[in-house]
Amino acid sequence: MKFLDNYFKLAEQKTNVKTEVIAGVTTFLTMAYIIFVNPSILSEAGMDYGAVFVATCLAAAIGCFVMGLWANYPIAQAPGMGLNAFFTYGVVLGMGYTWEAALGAVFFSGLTFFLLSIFKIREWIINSIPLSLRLGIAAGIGLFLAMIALKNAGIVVANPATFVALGDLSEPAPLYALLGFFVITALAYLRVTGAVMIGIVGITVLAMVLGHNQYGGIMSMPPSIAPTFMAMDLMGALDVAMLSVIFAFLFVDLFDTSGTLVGVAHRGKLLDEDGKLPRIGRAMMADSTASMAGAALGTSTTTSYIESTAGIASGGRTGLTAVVVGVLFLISLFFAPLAGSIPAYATAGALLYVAVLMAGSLAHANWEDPTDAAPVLIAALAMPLTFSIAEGIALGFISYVAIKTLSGRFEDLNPAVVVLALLFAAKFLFLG
Ligand SMILES: Nc1ncnc2[nH]cnc12
Repeated sequence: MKFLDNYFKLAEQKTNVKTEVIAGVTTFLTMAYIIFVNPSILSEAGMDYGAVFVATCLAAAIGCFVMGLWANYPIAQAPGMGLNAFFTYGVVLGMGYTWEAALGAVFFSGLTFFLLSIFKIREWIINSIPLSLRLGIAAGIGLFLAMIALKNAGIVVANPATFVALGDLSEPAPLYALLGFFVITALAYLRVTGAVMIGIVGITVLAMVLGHNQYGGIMSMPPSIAPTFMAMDLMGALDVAMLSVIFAFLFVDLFDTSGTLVGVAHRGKLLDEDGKLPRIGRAMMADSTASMAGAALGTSTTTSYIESTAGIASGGRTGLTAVVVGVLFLISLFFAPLAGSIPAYATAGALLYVAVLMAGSLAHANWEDPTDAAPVLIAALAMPLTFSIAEGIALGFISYVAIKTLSGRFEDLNPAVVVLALLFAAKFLFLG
């Protein structure tokens, strides 16, 4: 105990081992859905479900350990929602790359992120991106997740006349998804720990009882990771056409991580007198190390989780909280049959709820000033409608620079944002 106290500086942070362990369990329960959701999304790209399950648990554990032991923050990590959807629907199913090449791109984007963190270029990039774009992008990722959830559950379906339409709500799948979403939201409001987990498992069990889903067991030895372990295609990812994919992964991760770290740190009062996160470089290195390791194991980009605020709210202040989450992810390796029995409509409610959390950033946009509000709307709306986070980011940058320029608001522009907007515009005009 004395060792833990010294290593994590528990007394200095006015916390103790018991509080940190409770915080770790709380955070884990709010984010454990990723153990089921990540394999279900990545297996649509052709990856082996069991191997991705193992890779997800291991990548999350590595990220949590590095964050806890090296950066000493109570911030947990796991393969990020949004990033996994971009991997499957954007890069593999949309652009037609193999999942092995996509893993290679995840590895290189992690490596670039790591280098940017060492050389402090990261701060420059983050500070150059206008707040309205950051808000629009965060909200758009949420809307993109919502669109995936609605489509997977059959609540929204394709329609040749109107593009989209309401699905058949007398079918079991949309009904289960909606019920799960209502229950999760109500439990979250009532501050029940593990609301998302309870919703997913509750719907799964209900569907089994009503004969719509089969019981596949709860515990077993971990499945084999062989189908995805070191399967990443690094040479394939070095293809010139793949550069934009690496760049897109890097960009999405950079926005996601910086937004999450600032949000979590703000709520956890981890910021110093200047409003800065003192060890942000180390926190970002935890993200990027785990992303590289995750790519080698077989999962899309690992990132800091916004759900860490749940553990922080229950008193977690140090890296010990993150280490506890990491240990719980390792224990989860033995729960593969439970994960495999969870149907897509049971996770759809959870996705919709994460979308609600992420769309919350819209509230902070400056809606009085149309030159700020319009790019927020374009970035956010383009993600679900083009089914791509990367296109949403690009359209957000282009509209921001075009609108500010035409309005004569040159003081809101900076070289980084203008160069990026021009690059995105050139890509659309010349490469389609
Ligand atoms: N991409 C992401 N960023 C932050 N928190 C998350 N929780 C789930 N996915 C996340």
